[in-house]
Amino acid sequence: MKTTIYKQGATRSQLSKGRTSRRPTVARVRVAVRLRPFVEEANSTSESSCVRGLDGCSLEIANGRNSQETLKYQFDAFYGETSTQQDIYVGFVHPILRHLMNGQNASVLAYGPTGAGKTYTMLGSPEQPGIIPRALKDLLQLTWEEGAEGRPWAFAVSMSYLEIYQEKVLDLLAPASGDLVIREDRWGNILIPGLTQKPIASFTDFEQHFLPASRNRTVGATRLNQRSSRSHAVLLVKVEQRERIAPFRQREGKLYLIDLAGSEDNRRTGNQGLRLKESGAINASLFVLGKVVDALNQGLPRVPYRDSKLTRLLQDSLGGSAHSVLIANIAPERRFYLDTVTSLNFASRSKEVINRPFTHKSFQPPGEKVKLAQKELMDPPEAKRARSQEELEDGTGSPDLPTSCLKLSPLKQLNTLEPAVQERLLNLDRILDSRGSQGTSILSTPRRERTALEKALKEKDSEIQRLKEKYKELEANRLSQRPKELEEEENGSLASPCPFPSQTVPMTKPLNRVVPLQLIQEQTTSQSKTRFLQKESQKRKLRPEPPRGQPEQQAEGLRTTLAMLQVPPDLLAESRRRILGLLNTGSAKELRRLQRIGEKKAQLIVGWRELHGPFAEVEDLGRVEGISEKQVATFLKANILSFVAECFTALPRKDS
Ligand SMILES: Nc1ncnc2c1ncn2[C@@H]1O[C@H](COP(=O)(O)OP(=O)(O)OP(=O)(O)O)[C@@H](O)[C@H]1O
Repeated sequence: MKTTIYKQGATRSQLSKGRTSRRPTVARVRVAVRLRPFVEEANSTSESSCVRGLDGCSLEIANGRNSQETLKYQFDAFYGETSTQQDIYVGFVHPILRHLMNGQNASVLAYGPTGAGKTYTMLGSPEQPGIIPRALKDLLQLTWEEGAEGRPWAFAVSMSYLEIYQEKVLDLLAPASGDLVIREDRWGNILIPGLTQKPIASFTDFEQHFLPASRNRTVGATRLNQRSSRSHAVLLVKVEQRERIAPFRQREGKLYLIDLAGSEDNRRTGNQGLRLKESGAINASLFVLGKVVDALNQGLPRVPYRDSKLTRLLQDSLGGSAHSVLIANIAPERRFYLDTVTSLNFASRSKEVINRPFTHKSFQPPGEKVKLAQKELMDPPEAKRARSQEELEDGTGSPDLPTSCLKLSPLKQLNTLEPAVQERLLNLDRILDSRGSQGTSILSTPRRERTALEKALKEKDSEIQRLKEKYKELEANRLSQRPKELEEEENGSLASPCPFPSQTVPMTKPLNRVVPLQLIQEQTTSQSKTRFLQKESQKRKLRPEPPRGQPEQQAEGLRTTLAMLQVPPDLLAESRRRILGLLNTGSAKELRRLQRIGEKKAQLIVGWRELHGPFAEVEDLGRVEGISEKQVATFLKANILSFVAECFTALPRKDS
C-alpha cells in the first residue's frame, strides 16, 4: 500500500512584515474542503453522494480508475454538507484576522468548480451570511476595540473591490476606469495605482460601497450555473495603524477576500464564443494559482507569481509572512465527479493521496456480480499509468524520461556538433545567403534554422533518400537496444511513449463495510463518463469534435503540408510519437523545449492535460483553448523538422 505520509510543507511564519526583510520565510497555505449539500430537489432524493467525509480533516471519493479503491484526501479541515457558514468562518477564517492587527497580510480564497458553492461560501445570503460580511464585521469590531481611546494604536480601515476578467484588472467601485496595472514597490508591496479606496468606519459604510459594486461583477449563464461568475472577485481590506505615542510607528495589514471564478470543463459547460474565451482565461489563471500554492507548500525557491494577474496581485499576501487559507468547494452530485477530483487534486497537490483498498463488493448492491465491462474499466496499465502520473505530479515518482524525448532542438548547441555537421550547416547558410534571403544567419536564430532546413529538405530530396537509408540502419541499431517497455508499447500493451516506473498497490485486508458510492457502476453504463478509462482507440471515438473549423479539412491540410516536407513515413511516425510522448508527460518546463511552445502555451497544455487527461494524438493540441488549428499545424511542422534535423545531425559523416 502507498505510504500515507502527510506532507506539511514549510511551517507558518510568525514574522511581522518588516519593510527591510522581504519574504524572509515561506508560509504554508492552509487548505480546507467544503462539501455543499445537494441543491437540486429531484437529485437529493434519488442520487447518492460520490464524496463522503471521514472526519474533521479527511474525506474519500470513489476512484474512477479502480473500483476496488477509494481515494482518501487529508486537509487542514473538512466541512461536510451539514456544516454552517458559522462553522467554516469560526473554524478556519476568524483565526487569521488577528494577524492584520499586527500589520501582517492575509488572504482567503474560495476555489472550486462552477456551481460548487464559492460565492455562497464567500458572500452567502442575508439569512446565512458568508465569510465576507462576517470577516468585515469582526475586523471592524477588532479595530474599534484595539483602537479605543487610551490604547497605543489608532486604526483606519478602507476597502477596494476589483475583478480580474480575462486577465484585466477592473475596478468594481469605479467600473469606467478600465484595465489597471499591478506594480510592486521596492519593498515588495503590491500596488494598483488608480484603484478606488473607500474608507469604512462601520459595517453600514461597507455595505453601501460593496453591495452596488457587487452588481458590477461579470456574471453569465452557463449550462451548469445560471449566474456563473466569469471573473475572480477580489475584495481588498486595508487596516492602517498609527502609533499614538513615540516612536509613532506605522503599520499596514492587507486582507484579500477572493471569490475565484469556477474551473470549467468546457465539454460539460457547452461554452462557446465569449464564454469559451472567458473559460480559457479562468482555467489558465487557476492553473498558475495551483502552481503558486504548490511552490509555497513545497518550499520551492521560485514561486511563479508573475505568470498571472491573480497571483501577481496576491504576491505579497500568498506566501512570505502572509497568512493564507484556501477553501476548496466541492459538490456531491455525481455529474460533478471529474470536477470534484480535479479540485481535490488541486487542493492537495502537495500532499499524498492515499489509496485505500476496498472489497469489490462494497461498491455493488448486495449480491450483484462484477460485470465484465467493469473489469475492463479497471485496465491495469491504465491504472498503473494514472498512478505514475500522480506520482510524477507529486514529485514522488522518478519519471526517467528517455533523453530523446527531451532534446528536439539540438541545433541550438552548435558547438557540440561534430565539425563535419557544423560545416554542412555553414554551407547551407551560405547558400541561403547567396540567394538573397533576409534575416540573420541560420546559425543564430532557431526560427531561421527551421526555415532553412525546410527549404533544404525540399531541394535535396535525393540526399534525404540517402539519409533515409542511413537512418534505417541507425534505427535498427537503436531498436536493438531499446528498453523492454518501449517494445511492449509498440505492441499495444502500453500507450505512454515515455513510460514511468510502475508502482503496484498491493491489496490489504478489505474493509468490511458497504460503501454507498455507486459512481463506478454508473460509469459502466455511461459512455461519456468512461472516457479516461477507455483504450486509446475507443477514447478517440468518444471525444467530441474540436470546437473550431472543419477538422477533417484541417487534418487533410496538415497531412498535405507534412507530405510536402517529404519526410520519410517511418521518420514521420517516430517524430509524431515522440512529440506526443512529450506533450503527455512533459512538465511545463520540458514542454518549452518543443518548438513553438512558449511559457504560456506550455501552461495551457499542462492545464488542459490535468483537466482532460492525456492527448490521444498530436492534433488534439487544437482542443486546448488558446491554441488554434493553424498553430497546431505550424507546431507539428516545426517539431517534425527539428526531429529530422536531430537525425540528420546524428548521422555519421559521409565524405562526398
Ligand atoms: N453550503 C450550501 N448550502 C446551501 N446551498 C448552497 C451551498 N453552497 C452552494 N449552495 C447553492 O448552490 C448554488 C451554486 O452555488 P454558487 O453560485 O455559490 O456556486 P459557485 O461555485 O460560486 O459557482 P460559479 O463559479 O459558477 O460562480 C447556489 O444556488 C447556492 O445557493
